[in-house]
Amino acid sequence: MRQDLVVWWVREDQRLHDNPALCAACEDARARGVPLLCLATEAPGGVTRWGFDRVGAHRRWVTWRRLQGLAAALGRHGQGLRWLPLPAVEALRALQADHRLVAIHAQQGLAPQERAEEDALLAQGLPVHRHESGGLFTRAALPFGQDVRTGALALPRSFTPFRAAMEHRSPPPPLGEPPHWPRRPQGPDGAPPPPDCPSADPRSIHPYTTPACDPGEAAALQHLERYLASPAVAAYKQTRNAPSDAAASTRWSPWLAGGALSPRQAWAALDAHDAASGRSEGSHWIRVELLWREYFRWLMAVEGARLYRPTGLHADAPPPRHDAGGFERWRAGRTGLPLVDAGMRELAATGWLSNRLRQVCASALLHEMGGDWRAGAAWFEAQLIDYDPQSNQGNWAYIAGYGTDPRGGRRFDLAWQARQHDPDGRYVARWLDNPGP
Ligand SMILES: Cc1cc2nc3c(=O)[nH]c(=O)nc-3n(C[C@H](O)[C@H](O)[C@H](O)COP(=O)(O)OP(=O)(O)OC[C@H]3O[C@@H](n4cnc5c(N)ncnc54)[C@H](O)[C@@H]3O)c2cc1C
Repeated sequence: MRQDLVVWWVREDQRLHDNPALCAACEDARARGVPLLCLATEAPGGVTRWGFDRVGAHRRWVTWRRLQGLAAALGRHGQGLRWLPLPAVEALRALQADHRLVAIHAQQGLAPQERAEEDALLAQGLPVHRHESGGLFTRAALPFGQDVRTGALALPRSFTPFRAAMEHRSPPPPLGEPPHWPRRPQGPDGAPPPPDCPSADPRSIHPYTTPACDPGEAAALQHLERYLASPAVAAYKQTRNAPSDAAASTRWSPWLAGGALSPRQAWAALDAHDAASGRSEGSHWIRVELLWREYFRWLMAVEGARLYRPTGLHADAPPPRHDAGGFERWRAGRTGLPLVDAGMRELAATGWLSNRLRQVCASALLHEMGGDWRAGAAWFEAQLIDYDPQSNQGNWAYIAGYGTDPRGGRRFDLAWQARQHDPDGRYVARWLDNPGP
């Protein structure tokens, strides 16, 4: 039956709390007296130009599981989650052929692919309403003004002035769940078929098949609370680079990247922590890291497709070279460089890597193995359970010297890194001597 519908188009923000697009969709549907359709669509897949699947097994399973959790949470409010196994633009067009979509509320995309989807729908006359979400600050709250020539946001070209301008500002408090839920439309939901579940690796420090590390919103909120009640916060600055300790850093990224947790929720929880226990060096540095995430979001918003060019933001720089054999050895964890091989094997086995090992492995691909930074970024994109286009592309470009590093890129001294971060060789032994499951 043809129905008038308001749609919440599920994109990165896969949660009920602090979700401006979902709140607006609920309010809109209620005001118009029409049902709310919550719609998930198939994520882009396929094979990369470097010859491997764009989405690897860890990410595929985590994404599926998060959607299951979202469907269950919506069900508790009498809502459903309809899944259309099509790319977003086709799915919404197909829906429009059967129904009258009076409004489509969605999180505003930042990366070129998401922006292209929105533009295509708008060009076809679909009523897309974009909501700024998933970051700490809105565009209007940034103190940077406009580039006089292009009219774009005049974002600082490096992180330090961005941080100086933003670190004493407070983001708005997070929203709660929508206060009123409209009725749901008639018709079945459909659910994505479960992908193969990768075998659990007992060495993983973020075992995402266990309840504690489940990718959904409920586990995200429990982890946030548990982490902030632990002594790990105070020690964060000293421990954050340790490669093999589950409490060394927050491990918020799988939930932040998947949208099960918003950075405003994390920031507000840090504020509450500091109000109760006093501001610590640890909580200060966690906020600085959240500002790095924020910086890369705005960088993507301003630079878009330029961040994907061979020379990134430096049009006149020499293009990267690419040694395909070196890249394959790097990808397989067979470079002969113990710390790098350990990191690459941890990544392939678990979908996770600490920040320091990401830096070390990225530097090794660029400087020891002669690989193109975009191939490395694509491999991380396929593997990481916390894959986030802004943070991944921004960090890779930074290390390669094609982004916003004022020093023009980083080359890590591997022997020094091993002495500093794995002095007893435990991390290397864990991944190189023990074959795993
Ligand atoms: C080559 C490379 C690729 C990366 N790809 C991603 C990615 O796809 N997704 C992703 O979320 N992070 C990425 N990072 C950033 C960083 O490594 C992870 O965010 C961090 O390791 C996640 O662990 P944590 O949650 O315990 O972080 P913590 O150290 O506890 O930091 C708290 C939060 O701050 C943010 N953060 C921390 N460091 C960075 C950083 N350098 N850049 C941006 N945000 C940061 C994250 O949201 C993180 O959850 C990448 C870093 C490098 C060097």
